[in-house]
Amino acid sequence: MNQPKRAKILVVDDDPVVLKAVTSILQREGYPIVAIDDAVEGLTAAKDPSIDVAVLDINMPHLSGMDLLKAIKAERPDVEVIMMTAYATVETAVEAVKAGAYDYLTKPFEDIDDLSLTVGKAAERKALKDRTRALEEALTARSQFEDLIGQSSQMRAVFKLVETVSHSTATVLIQGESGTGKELVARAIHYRSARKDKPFVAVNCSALTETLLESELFGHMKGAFTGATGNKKGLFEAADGGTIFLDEIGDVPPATQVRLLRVLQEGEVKRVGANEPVKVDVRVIAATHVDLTRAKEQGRFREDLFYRLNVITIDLPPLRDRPEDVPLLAHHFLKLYAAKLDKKVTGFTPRAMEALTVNRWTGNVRELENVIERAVVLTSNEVLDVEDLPPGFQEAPQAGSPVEVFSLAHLPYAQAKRLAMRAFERRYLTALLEKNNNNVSSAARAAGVDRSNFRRLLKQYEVAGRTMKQRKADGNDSSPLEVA
Ligand SMILES: Nc1ncnc2c1ncn2[C@@H]1O[C@H](COP(=O)(O)OP(=O)(O)OP(=O)(O)O)[C@@H](O)[C@H]1O
Repeated sequence: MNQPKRAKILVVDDDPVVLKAVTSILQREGYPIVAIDDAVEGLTAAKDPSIDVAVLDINMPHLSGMDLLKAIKAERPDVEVIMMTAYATVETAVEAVKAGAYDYLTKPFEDIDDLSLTVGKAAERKALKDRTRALEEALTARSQFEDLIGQSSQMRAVFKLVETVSHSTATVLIQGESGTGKELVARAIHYRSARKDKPFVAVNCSALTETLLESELFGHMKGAFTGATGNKKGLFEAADGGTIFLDEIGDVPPATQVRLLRVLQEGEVKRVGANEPVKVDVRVIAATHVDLTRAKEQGRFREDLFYRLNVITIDLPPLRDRPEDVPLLAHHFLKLYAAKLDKKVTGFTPRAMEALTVNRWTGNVRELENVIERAVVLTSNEVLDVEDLPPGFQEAPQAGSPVEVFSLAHLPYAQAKRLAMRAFERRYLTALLEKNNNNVSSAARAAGVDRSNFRRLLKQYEVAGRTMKQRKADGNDSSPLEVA
């Protein structure tokens, strides 16, 4: 089974017996360990950027664990620190948590599960922080395209095209399903062009009746039609020197198509009811979610206008064809809405991100944005989980649910296979545990997997296992559950 990168743990304790015990427990769990018996040397070791979690004794000569914690946090704030303390110094440990430690453990350990679980959780938190930082770095790298986010090869090709066409005044036709970001691309072209200080005017051509659309686009003279009580400038005139974005161009009625063609050919508009045209200098960017070539072939869209508009085409792929953009977009919207709503929501659990990535997104990026906004509004978690997503997402491949191969068919083979394997592994682990009465040792034996590796898999797939501590809390210490 695929293992994620293991967190590297630094253990610092001047007591050789404890140092050895902690090291061997964590090594058995599969973590790479750096064991140091001196606090000052421990500080040097913590500077190694590959260290993820530090487990520190609180009482050490030369430099106290508390000072070491502060020094590590100052140098490497991302490292998660766990303090080890004797019962007598619990108060200091509480102080340590206030000073930034992730948690503390009391010695002697009552249950070695506590050590592995606490280290496991700290490692998970560090991994989440690393993932979040990587996404943020990718977002910063993209910032020169304003808010246009994407790292897939398809979107990189779009960015390149945006960059090229923004230096010309050629008419651009943007094609893509609803919610794929057509307007955003149009804005990116305008704001990167020499026209950026002039107006960007967006018109939705499908939202208006023919008369209203014509009057909106070209303006009208007083008395041109019922209700035309004065002279009115149209949007083409309003956009003079800038860019006009004609959304849903495929819905423009035939008579308006003729007028549009004239603007494109002559560079002038005639207000409805006017005799004389007015010169305008407007760049036209049009967008459509319908197949304009088909509309042209079926006679619904004028061929001459089609060729006038279609000088440069930008095709925006549906989100389901570029699932690698989902984490970046999801993180972008998370940051946006967490800030807007003033909520501390910092990331996604791997399961939530997986559910988002396999979704078909028929409403494309707009739907993803809505899902994240809803989750940020409703959640009381700091890290969004599948339960924060709409009900349909909670049925995405996960423990106990059948793998919907169909739902993966839109993904590239390697990614579909990985997700299907993960779903299978979760289901397998859940079923195996159930079959073995929740006894981790016997489930591990039945699977032919070493117990600590098996526990790691349970944790990785978030399959609930109950620890000795939980069993004690339940007053159910003698349950058939596994005893460490
Ligand atoms: N690549 C992207 N990066 C960031 N946000 C995006 C991206 N694509 C779309 N969005 C966001 O998704 C929403 C929908 O985008 P937009 O309105 O540009 O889509 P559209 O294709 O013009 O949709 P429609 O055809 O329905 O008008 C907007 O809030 C936009 O900011």
